[in-house]
Amino acid sequence: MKIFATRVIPPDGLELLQRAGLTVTQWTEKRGLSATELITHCQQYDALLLASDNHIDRAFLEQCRHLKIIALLSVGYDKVDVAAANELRIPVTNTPGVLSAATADTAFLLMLSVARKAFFHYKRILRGEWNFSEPTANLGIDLEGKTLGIWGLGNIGHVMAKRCVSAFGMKVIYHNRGRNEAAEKELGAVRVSFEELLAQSDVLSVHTALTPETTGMFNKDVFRQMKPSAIFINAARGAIHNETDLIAALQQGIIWGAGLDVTNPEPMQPDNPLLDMPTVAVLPHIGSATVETRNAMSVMAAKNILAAYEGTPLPNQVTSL
Ligand SMILES: NC(=O)C1=CN([C@@H]2O[C@H](COP(=O)(O)OP(=O)(O)OC[C@H]3O[C@@H](n4cnc5c(N)ncnc54)[C@H](O)[C@@H]3O)[C@@H](O)[C@H]2O)C=CC1
Ligand SMILES: O=C(O)C(=O)CO
Repeated sequence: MKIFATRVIPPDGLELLQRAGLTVTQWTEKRGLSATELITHCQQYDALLLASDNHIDRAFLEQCRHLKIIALLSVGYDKVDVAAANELRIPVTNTPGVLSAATADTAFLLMLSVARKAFFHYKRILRGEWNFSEPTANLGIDLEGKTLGIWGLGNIGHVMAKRCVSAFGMKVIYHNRGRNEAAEKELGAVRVSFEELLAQSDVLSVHTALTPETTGMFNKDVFRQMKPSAIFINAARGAIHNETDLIAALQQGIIWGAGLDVTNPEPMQPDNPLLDMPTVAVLPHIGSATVETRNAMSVMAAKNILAAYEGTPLPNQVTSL
């Protein structure tokens, strides 16, 4: 089996594939592949290991219907037309669970950075402005005992809630498609309506998948239902928030702060007004970017490819949104 990887793959997963005698060709150029280039490459391979943000749409799938597997190096699979892949019988797999802690840590990092205006203060040092301090200037806010609202209490949301309870004794409320009884029992999390989540959260952290239902959900009408003191965190997908509305909500004091690991669009341009706001922290989609986690993700993707090679059931096949 010949595998094409759209990026350089973390060593653990790569070794697993190579030890099994499979050939892996990695795209090593410091630029992404265009849609046409991806099709041209995939036509020469049996399996695709997708570690880039290329869209796997119907046009791609129809021209690459020979693929034995499309193994994603991500848990999110919003960039794949899963219905078309099912129809064309091309299996798609993802990497759930192994990246939950690292991604929740990123959301936690953003929350604390916004609360203490950390990115803003760092930029003050860079600008040579660390010369005079006032007891009332540029203050942050405490998180101790505040209410954390989680929208999408699945794997990552659960770890984020756990971190916030143990670090700050935060009260957890959540809105999810179904109940999360484990989190209710372990953390005293309380399931509320979406409207209650907006009205009661001091920090509102988004952890749903990007679906037609969640796309653009955080818009001006929704921000208006949040507390003026609230912090909005998005470490899920940028398209879940409307960035123009978010900028306006922050400029007008409708909400207090925002922490983003994902932006809309990506990459964020350096002149984006969010980057100059004291109560905003932005990271370039590094949720799962630790050595350990990326290796674990690569092993999971490799095991899915090996299963496709051996004709055994795929451990992490996705079939619907
Ligand atoms: N920033 C980053 O680098 C990363 C971002 N992600 C994003 O985080 C997302 C979540 O990942 P996991 O926690 O592993 O997934 P998960 O499937 O365990 O959790 C998602 C939760 O959202 C809920 N949900 C979905 N649609 C909903 C809706 N309309 N209303 C309320 N609840 C809804 C689901 O019921 C589920 O409990 C991924 O889909 C991905 O897009 C994941 C990893 C890294
Ligand atoms: O896994 C995902 O969905 C990511 O966004 C990157 O790890």
